[in-house]
Amino acid sequence: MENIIEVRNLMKSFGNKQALKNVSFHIKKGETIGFLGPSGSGKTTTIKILTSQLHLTAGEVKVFGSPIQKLNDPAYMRRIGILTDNSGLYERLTIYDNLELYCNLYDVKKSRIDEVLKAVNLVSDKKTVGKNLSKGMKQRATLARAILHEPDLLFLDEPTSALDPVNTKHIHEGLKQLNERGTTIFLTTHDMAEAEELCDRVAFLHNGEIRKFDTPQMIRNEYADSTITLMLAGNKEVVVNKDEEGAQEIYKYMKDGQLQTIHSNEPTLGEIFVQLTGRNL
Ligand SMILES: Nc1ncnc2c1ncn2[C@@H]1O[C@H](COP(=O)(O)OP(=O)(O)OP(=O)(O)O)[C@@H](O)[C@H]1O
Repeated sequence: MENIIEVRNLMKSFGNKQALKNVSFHIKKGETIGFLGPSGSGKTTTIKILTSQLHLTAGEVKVFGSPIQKLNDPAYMRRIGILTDNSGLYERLTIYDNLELYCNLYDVKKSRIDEVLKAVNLVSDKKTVGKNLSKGMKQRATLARAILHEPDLLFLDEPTSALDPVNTKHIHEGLKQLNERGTTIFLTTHDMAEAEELCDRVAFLHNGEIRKFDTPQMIRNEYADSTITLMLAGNKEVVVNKDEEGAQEIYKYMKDGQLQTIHSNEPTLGEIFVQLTGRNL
């Protein structure tokens, strides 16, 4: 499968501060990738470099097969969608009018506006002006704008940070559909559950370095311990090893009708992040 993004030995400094240190990764067409890391780890800096909003200090970045330095033109901007917190919505215009403006800019048919409003759950708010929107509504309106022209590649900087659980779920469903229709998605998040739900692969970013980059399942497998917890009748908890002896014990409890629940002791992505970096998300 073709690489949509190729990053080699990327470095970014702000004065003495090294925000990104030797970052390398590839993203394939159709993947949803999550960059996870605590505040200040370099997530937004990565997105800004990939979207031509910041110059890199050293290294090589290619998007759609071309060096990022050559992509600072309208044709590139048409192929990507960006959601960051500097929303770019016109405060005095309604949500609908904001989107209409972008339809004209990107040459998108107006019927698409209602489609994206539905996708972000803002149909009934479309006549509200930008300055009267709540933080969550603003985030959803900006997402609507980012997906209006059905980009090949979508960058989302913490797409659900201001949303309640119902809207988060709605947005997650919308992003999955978009991805199924072929959009490659690069997102940053502090939220491990979001990463698990959406991402094919995740990168753990810490102090400007990638400490891990793999599928959530592979990462969990690597850090899984070798035990299984059984819950028996009378709320009695028993931990057995994943070996012949453990199998015999499980068989015995099942045969006696004592076994109520069974689960393998896999750490969560959040726990692994702490193990790897000593920091919480
Ligand atoms: N314009 C800038 N000037 C100076 N330092 C900057 C600038 N932008 C980012 N930094 C620094 O680079 C580092 C990485 O910042 P970045 O915004 O990429 O982190 P982040 O992981 O996106 O954090 P958050 O989750 O809080 O958004 C931080 O130490 C930050 O202070």
